[in-house]
Amino acid sequence: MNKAVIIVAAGRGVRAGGDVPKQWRIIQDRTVLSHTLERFASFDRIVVVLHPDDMHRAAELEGCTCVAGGVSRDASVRNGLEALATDAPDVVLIHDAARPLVSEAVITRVVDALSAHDGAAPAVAVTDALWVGKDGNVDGTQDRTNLFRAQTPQGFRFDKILDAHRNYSGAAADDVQVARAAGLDVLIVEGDEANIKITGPDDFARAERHLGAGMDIRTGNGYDVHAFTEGDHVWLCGVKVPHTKSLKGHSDADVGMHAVTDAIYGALGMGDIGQHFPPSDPQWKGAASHIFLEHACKLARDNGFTITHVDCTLICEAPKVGPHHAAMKSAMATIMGLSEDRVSVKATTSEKLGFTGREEGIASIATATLVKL
Ligand SMILES: Nc1ccn([C@@H]2O[C@H](COP(=O)(O)OP(=O)(O)OP(=O)(O)O)[C@@H](O)[C@H]2O)c(=O)n1
Ligand SMILES: C[C@](O)(CO)[C@H](O)COP(=O)(O)O
Repeated sequence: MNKAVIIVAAGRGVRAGGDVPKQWRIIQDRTVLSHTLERFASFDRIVVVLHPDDMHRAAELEGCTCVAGGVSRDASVRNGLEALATDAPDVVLIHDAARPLVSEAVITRVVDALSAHDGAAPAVAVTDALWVGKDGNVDGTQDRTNLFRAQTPQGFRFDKILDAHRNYSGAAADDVQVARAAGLDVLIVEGDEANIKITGPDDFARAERHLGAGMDIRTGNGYDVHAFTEGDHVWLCGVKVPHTKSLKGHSDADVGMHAVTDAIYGALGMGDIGQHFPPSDPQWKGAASHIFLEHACKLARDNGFTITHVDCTLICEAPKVGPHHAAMKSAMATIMGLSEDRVSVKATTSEKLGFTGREEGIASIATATLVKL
């Protein structure tokens, strides 16, 4: 059986957002489209339908015939079919570029079914209850018997689907709708829950997980020192601790919070406090250190990481940290948006050795653990 595949990639991916349409976004070091094409590597003829603005990228798609798409998905499919018409294959599969996780098993089921049917398409049965909503409330329920969620690739005898598209007018959700309008029989074959269509922003992370990115677990460390100066208190891990001296620094000199902040930047591989908040910049003079820590936490979140744990050790002979330990844990947890059991603050002396032993300053080391699922 002579088979071809049409990959429709001419949409703009408005719902997915981002700087470039979703099929051009990079996941696992390659574009979504490249992952999708890889799934059809065994096909001799591959037509990729691109948006007219993207035709210059055709050179990236080695071995594919590229044609310009239309204003709707069905118009794009039609252009793809016409590109194959002069040397018609026996069957054609039509697949969304936005479904990079389609398995070989699903593709095979569709192809195999075409020896006995005009068309075949994968789907998964609806297993959740279905509601009818009105103004944000449940207004009714919908029987889910015989309801399926349609996927692609949708496969057809080529001459029949070409005719069907040529004679179809109006919008179509998919090619099965076009085929059925022409009276073709379409077999439902078993789909795959993993065969998601990247539609919204969260779908990229889902696709990456399926593509085997696995869990990204990072550990970062931070170290900081501040010298004592005259004063009557020190800031340690977000708590004002009365003392016979203060800590010298451009900001409030919260040495513990600085070490934790640097540990988070370290885990992200994104520099350190000095880089993000240069001491040469007067706006950070006397700044409360929670600004730095909040910035590091936001950077972690923006890059898809969850901070799962931080551990901070303060190294000093005095002041005594013990009485303030609970308040420090609580302050740090609040600033980072973590539960207290994910924050550790502890202290040690250096047995009167070195600069901390001579009470010339306070040192702090910290570790942060970040996870991206
Ligand atoms: N005029 C169009 C519209 C869509 N598609 C393709 O059809 C597939 C499924 O469509 P959808 O997920 O709706 O993609 P977009 O139209 O890009 O998304 P959005 O509606 O969010 O803009 C995608 O691979 C998309 O590139 C296409 O080739 N031509
Ligand atoms: C063709 C399709 O993928 C079947 O599920 C889907 O209908 C296309 O996506 P859209 O979001 O409806 O445009």
